[in-house]
Amino acid sequence: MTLNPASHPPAYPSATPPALIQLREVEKTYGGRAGSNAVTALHTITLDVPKGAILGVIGRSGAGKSTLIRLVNGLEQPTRGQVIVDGVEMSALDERALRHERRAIGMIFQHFNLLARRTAFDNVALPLEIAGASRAEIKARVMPLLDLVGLADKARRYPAELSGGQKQRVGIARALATNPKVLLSDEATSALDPETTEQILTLLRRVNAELDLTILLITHEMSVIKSVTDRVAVIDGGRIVEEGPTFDLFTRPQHPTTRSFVSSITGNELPAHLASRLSAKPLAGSQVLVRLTFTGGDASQPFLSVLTRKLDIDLGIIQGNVDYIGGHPFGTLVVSTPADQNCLQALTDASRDLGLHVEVLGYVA
Ligand SMILES: Nc1ncnc2c1ncn2[C@@H]1O[C@H](COP(=O)(O)OP(=O)(O)OP(=O)(O)O)[C@@H](O)[C@H]1O
Repeated sequence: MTLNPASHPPAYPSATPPALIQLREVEKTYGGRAGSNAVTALHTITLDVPKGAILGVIGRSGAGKSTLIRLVNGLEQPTRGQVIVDGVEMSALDERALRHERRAIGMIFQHFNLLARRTAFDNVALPLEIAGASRAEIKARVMPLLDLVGLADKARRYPAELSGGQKQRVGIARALATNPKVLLSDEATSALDPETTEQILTLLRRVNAELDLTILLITHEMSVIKSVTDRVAVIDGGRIVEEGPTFDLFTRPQHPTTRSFVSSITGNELPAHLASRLSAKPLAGSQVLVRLTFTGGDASQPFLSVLTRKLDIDLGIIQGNVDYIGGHPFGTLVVSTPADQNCLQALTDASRDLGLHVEVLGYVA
């Protein structure tokens, strides 16, 4: 039995090695026949998931996340465009070829989707049975997988006897059974408490590194994106509005939806009583609010005292936060200072000299 079937030739030749998952101008429209209204869930999505990366797609309810992930494993067909996994155009396969290709794609789910009447061992064995593995092959494969996910002592337990985190570990072992190249994660930690979520995300990082597994995960939680992903795509109304390295998106969000996701976790949003008083133009005697963002090595600098000493100005601290993304410090500080144009320019120049990102938020009387 081949657990890791050889791929078909690439759909088209390419000078640079292609990403492991490629979506090319993919559109998905549901319905529209027999009098039902058509719903376009995805509009012209183009996305690359590099080999070995963990890419997260984040979006609100109804943004199109599930549709996107279901297109990658061929559970849905695109209305237009191409979905290519490891050089194979999933959207062009018939049912039989699709079943074969799906062995190279593991998937984990929010509610684990384990079979209640099967033990942990037999749940992990299921994809191998379907692939036609012998009993000996199954035994040789399943126990090391249960060991990998930390459940070697729970092989004979039924799902009802396992905690949520343990069930998801079984789900991960099952997803890895056919030695896939790709792991798809559909809100896999949404039903778990924060501590268990962290443990499962750590396990995903480990399998990503040890098995060189490419992971595409969808989530509505920015904390998941922050903990585990290398890259992130933000989806809104069926469109990818921003995509890039996770650290960049956190530190320099461009699109309003990305900003809103980032502020939901970094506490970047101004308190409501202050935000409602913010004016775009200076008023007599007003203060200007400035957000200073520091990243990487800059975070350890005593930049606030450097600025006040250098400029001889008073800075009030309105809000501050330091966070870590992929082990790199990322901090924001909102300060107030008199709304004098020279003073503001001096603060901006000196902050930039210190490697800080400067954003004028507005003026308060
Ligand atoms: N089978 C279907 N038939 C018709 N419309 C659908 C179908 N599946 C999804 N949709 C619609 O497509 C849009 C995107 O749905 P999708 O489930 O992909 O979003 P989502 O981001 O995963 O949302 P959630 O986080 O709530 O699961 C929604 O407007 C939804 O109502």
